Amino acid sequence: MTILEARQITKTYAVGDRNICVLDNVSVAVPAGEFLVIKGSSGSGKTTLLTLLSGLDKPSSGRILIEGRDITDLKEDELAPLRNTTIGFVFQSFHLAPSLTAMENIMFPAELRRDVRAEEKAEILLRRVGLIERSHNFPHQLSGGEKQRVAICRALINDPKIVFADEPTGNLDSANGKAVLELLLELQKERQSTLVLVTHSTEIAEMADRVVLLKDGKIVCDGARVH
Ligand SMILES: Nc1ncnc2c1ncn2[C@@H]1O[C@H](COP(=O)(O)OP(=O)(O)OP(=O)(O)O)[C@@H](O)[C@H]1O
Repeated sequence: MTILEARQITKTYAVGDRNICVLDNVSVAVPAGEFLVIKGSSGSGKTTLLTLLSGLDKPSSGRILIEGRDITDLKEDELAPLRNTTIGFVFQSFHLAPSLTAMENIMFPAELRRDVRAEEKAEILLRRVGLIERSHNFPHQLSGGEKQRVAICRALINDPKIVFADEPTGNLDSANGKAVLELLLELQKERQSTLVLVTHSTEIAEMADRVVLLKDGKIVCDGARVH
């Protein structure tokens, strides 16, 4: 089953009196449960594609479908529940709220939907990623790897079907990066979710089920990997 689809999407930006095309007629269909890597050099359009696939921004033309539902024209208030439940996000720079503890950061998306089990779920996740002892620490009291593990818990608390990750190991050293990636993949398998991850890294791409290679806003290769 296809859980996520981009149909012939284009993204152009007006810069001065010129239009710059950063994604040019891109189509991609992601089956449920896949680990898809979007790879390409700097400026090739990876983050733009992730942003459009996840409904954070709108394409200039083309359609985006999540679970068969066309989300292209949905308004902010219609997209908000989708973002908070069907989708989880992990960013390169963690995006944790500095004034909230690890536990509070993780609980936040569950509290938004008034989940009475928010605290219990956050605790289970903190234990799962080995950070229960850090529950009451603020982000500035955590290492980069710990912050990213907290951010992963926050992304997962509402049990999203699709997790989008933009260079999730980009701010970590190689040992921490590897541990964070392994954790993301283990959790993806446990929860049978779909993972769409942006990276420049060939090493990470080699772990994916499929790699979409972007160059100058176009898909130049879309292929399953043989593990
Ligand atoms: N708001 C914007 N206005 C104008 N141009 C933009 C805007 N956002 C992105 N771009 C341009 O679109 C192109 C693709 O950017 P994008 O961030 O998607 O690339 P990327 O492959 O993720 O790069 P990196 O690996 O460096 O993060 C770049 O040339 C960038 O300068």
